[in-house]
Amino acid sequence: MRDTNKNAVLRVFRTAYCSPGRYVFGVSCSALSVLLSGVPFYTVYRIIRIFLTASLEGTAVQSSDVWIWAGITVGSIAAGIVLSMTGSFMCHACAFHALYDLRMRILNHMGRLNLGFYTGGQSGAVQKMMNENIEKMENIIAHDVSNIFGAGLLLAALAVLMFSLNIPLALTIFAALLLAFLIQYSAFGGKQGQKIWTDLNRSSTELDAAFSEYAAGMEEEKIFGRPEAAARRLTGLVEKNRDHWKTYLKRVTPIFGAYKTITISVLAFLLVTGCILLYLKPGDHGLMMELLMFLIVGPACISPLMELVEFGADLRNLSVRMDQIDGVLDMQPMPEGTCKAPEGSVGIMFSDVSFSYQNAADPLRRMALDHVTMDIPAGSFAALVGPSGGGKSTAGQLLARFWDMESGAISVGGKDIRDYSTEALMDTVAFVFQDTYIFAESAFDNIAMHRQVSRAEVERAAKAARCHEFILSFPDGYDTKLGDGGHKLSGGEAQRIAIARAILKDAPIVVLDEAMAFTDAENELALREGMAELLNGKTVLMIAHRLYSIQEADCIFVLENGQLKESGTHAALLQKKGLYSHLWSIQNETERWQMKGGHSYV
Ligand SMILES: Nc1ncnc2c1ncn2[C@@H]1O[C@H](COP(=O)(O)OP(=O)(O)OP(=O)(O)O)[C@@H](O)[C@H]1O
Repeated sequence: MRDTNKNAVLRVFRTAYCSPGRYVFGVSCSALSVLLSGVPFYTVYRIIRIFLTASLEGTAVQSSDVWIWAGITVGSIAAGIVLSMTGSFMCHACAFHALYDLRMRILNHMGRLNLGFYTGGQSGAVQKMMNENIEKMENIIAHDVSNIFGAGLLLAALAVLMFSLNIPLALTIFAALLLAFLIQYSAFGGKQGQKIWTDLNRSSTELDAAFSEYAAGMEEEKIFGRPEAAARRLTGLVEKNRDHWKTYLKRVTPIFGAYKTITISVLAFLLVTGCILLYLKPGDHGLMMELLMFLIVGPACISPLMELVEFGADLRNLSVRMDQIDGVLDMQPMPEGTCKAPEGSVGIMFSDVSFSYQNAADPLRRMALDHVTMDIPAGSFAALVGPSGGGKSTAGQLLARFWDMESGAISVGGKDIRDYSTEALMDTVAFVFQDTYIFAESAFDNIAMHRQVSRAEVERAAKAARCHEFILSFPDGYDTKLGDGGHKLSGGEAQRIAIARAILKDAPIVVLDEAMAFTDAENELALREGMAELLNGKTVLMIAHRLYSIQEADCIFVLENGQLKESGTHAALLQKKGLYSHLWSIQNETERWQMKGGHSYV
């Protein structure tokens, strides 16, 4: 585990690599440019002082001195612009390299995580992390660090200048600024401040999530007549969020008011101290000049102070964001073996497999698979059936190592699946899920999935999966863009694209998880005929609810509550008069009832 107590900025640089030489150069340039931004305040004071001294002493103005200070003013502004541009360019270049490097690292890391990571509703969080959190790191690397160094440098230089000239005036200005900083900081400091800030953030996140869910589930909510209930829940959250904002504003408004008043009044405080000093030393021209300098240079201290305050606010959010990024980077990929993909037809063996989605220490956990043993010979057609929640999909997913089983073993081609490299296992198993993801790419690319295959091969798979005809009916045939922003597919069409992908992958094991759930009876028959030839010789594991679709299976495994209740052929299981026979009669009953009613929902 990473040390989350470490300074958030250090964590950014530990997570995202910046070339040290370039970055230090960039930060130095930017910091120097901030320092130079204070120079004109001083040079303008020197010019005014030349004119005032001449007028007070009745002497001629030393125009050469004026020109020197004017030259320094222009020179410092010009040098500041060049340094600022160079620094900004270098810091941004480092930031974008660092972010590129981090994004690639996260992508590679995610590619090595078990597939189960993606089934737990993580996609939204990962998307947020890849976009928002990493973008915020750009702020820190490209802007904040150099701004803070610059602000610190400028404040230090001004402090040296002011304290060397007049200690009471310098104390006045720095005491006022320190007071403003502490007041501002107190808005979020302390237990109460932290709690208010945390509550507000939590409530805003909760509200975002509720709004997304409300919008996504609007169809169901309207159809099932509960939009008011959903809106009421949302209203409750909006009100809660508003109350958190009120509490927050109640706390920060007077604090911000005091902070602003103090920063704006810095000149007034200076004047008060200056007047007292002048009262004590009337007619002291040197003191008058010093007071003038403080009045001109004083405002230069405000902007670096603002930088420090804003940086404090950024830091609070940064820590949370770094925790999210570290949370993903800390996830350990499953260890993998080195065995290559097996050649030819392969069998599958589940030996006493147990698995739960809950932690092993949880005494109330439910076993998704409980000591399941299944032998599926090479080239056979096996089916997994049973009541909902029985563990069918879990069994299919364990075969592709979405997760690792808790006990027992699964072997493919006689070797434990943990002994294969991930790539070899992925080459061995093709999956078709009930929910298919269609990429915003052409129909050809959606089937080929970045493999080097010919048009003829893609068409052959598409014909077998019964999608060739509907693809040809699209405006650009196989070049038609599908998915988001492209041609929308029906659920059945999307599933047939997924079947074409699996056929083209030509893996020795094919797992079909409710792969034809959206296919109508007529198309299912045609699809089966098309697939039969291509699936010939492969080991097929079909997960199905519609029992008539798996009657031909060489072996049917019936799972209930994670346990294997029975197995055998359709005929043998009917003879047993057990769970399968019961499920079969219920399905027949349902169909007869639908026929009597004159409707068919199959
Ligand atoms: N990602 C998950 N996280 C936590 N629990 C899960 C997850 N997926 C499934 N489960 C639980 O594991 C058990 C088995 O689920 P599984 O999806 O394997 O059953 P199934 O037989 O395929 O069900 P169905 O026929 O309804 O698809 C169920 O109790 C389910 O709630």
